[in-house]
Amino acid sequence: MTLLKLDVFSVRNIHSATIQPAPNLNFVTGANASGKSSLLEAIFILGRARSFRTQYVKQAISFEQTQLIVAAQHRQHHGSVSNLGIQINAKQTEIRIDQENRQKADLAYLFPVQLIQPKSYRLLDAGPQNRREFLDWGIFNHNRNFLATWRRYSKAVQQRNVLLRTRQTKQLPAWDKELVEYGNAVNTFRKDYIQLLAPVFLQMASHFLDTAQIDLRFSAGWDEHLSLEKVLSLNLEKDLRYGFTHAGPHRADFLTFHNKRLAKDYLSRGQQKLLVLALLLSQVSLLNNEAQNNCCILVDDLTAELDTENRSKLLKYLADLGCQVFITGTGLSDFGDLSTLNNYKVFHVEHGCIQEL
Ligand SMILES: Nc1ncnc2c1ncn2[C@@H]1O[C@H](COP(=O)(O)OP(=O)(O)OP(=O)(O)O)[C@@H](O)[C@H]1O
Repeated sequence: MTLLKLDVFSVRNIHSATIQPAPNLNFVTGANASGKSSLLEAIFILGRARSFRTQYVKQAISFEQTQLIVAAQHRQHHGSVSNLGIQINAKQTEIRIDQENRQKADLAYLFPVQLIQPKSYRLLDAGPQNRREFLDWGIFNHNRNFLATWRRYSKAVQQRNVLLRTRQTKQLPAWDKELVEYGNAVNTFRKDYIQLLAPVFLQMASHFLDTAQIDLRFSAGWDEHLSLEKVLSLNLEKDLRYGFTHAGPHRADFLTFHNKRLAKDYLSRGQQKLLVLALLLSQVSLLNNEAQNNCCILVDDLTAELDTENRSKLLKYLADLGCQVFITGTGLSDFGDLSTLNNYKVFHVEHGCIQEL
């Protein structure tokens, strides 16, 4: 899927801009604070209805404005063109697909966006929440039944925690039942997904690292020698004391091993970054294989984190992938030798104004 035309209104310092991006690589250059990340943020908002920079997406609305709009003409892999749009003000978010009001999930399925930014490289050593989000985004795109199951599970955990805090133990069994049913389902989705992702990831990792042995190990969020039901009953006293549910899929995680050693503890920072790149791109590759559901890839600040050799490896990989990609840098030289690339476009940003070069 490809953005044929993109309109951005009142996103950070971009007041009004229209671009017609290339179907593959798009380089976005400009000085610091010119608005490069704001352009990527606008595209991210179009796909995910949230910002990757701030907790509240309304913070991306330009100062002095009351709403932001991002709209696009978008071609799907089978050739049909649709019009996507998102409008956000302080109170609400409105999503339109071909003039009809739709949900955030509809937009996210239609326009999957994968982001690579300096913060992404903390995936291995940040908290498990980040790795769960990583997994769940992949599963969300892989299986349409996941979202409803995940929502039921999250609601059950929230309700159970309220009951624990207010000591309403009589109602606990009903929510435990719900939690166990949907918790097991979420766990199965995640395990199945990891099984699919692992071989793609290993292949990708060998592209970026002179790789030795790499392993992904999933932990469900409880001791799986026991059933989730059993664990809930064993933990009940502790859960009541602290007022929250200690075990379950909301505590799931996965660890990455390199030569049987925990990658985050032994690999250099550069190697860890390459491993994270391999993880993020393996999700994209899986998505492409499964549904030709070409993902849009946003790479914010390419130079910040990679040396020249790895930068050119990444660029070559992205060029061959066939996805639409937007990459920011302060100048064209940041991207290295572009002479072997075809059909790319360069956009220059200055004080929020975007010009195709
Ligand atoms: N809500 C807002 N309204 C208007 N301007 C904003 C808003 N939030 C941030 N800005 C400003 O927008 C400008 C562009 O920021 P942006 O992060 O997009 O720049 P950038 O080109 O990616 O910079 P860098 O290369 O330093 O990362 C900055 O000057 C920033 O202070």
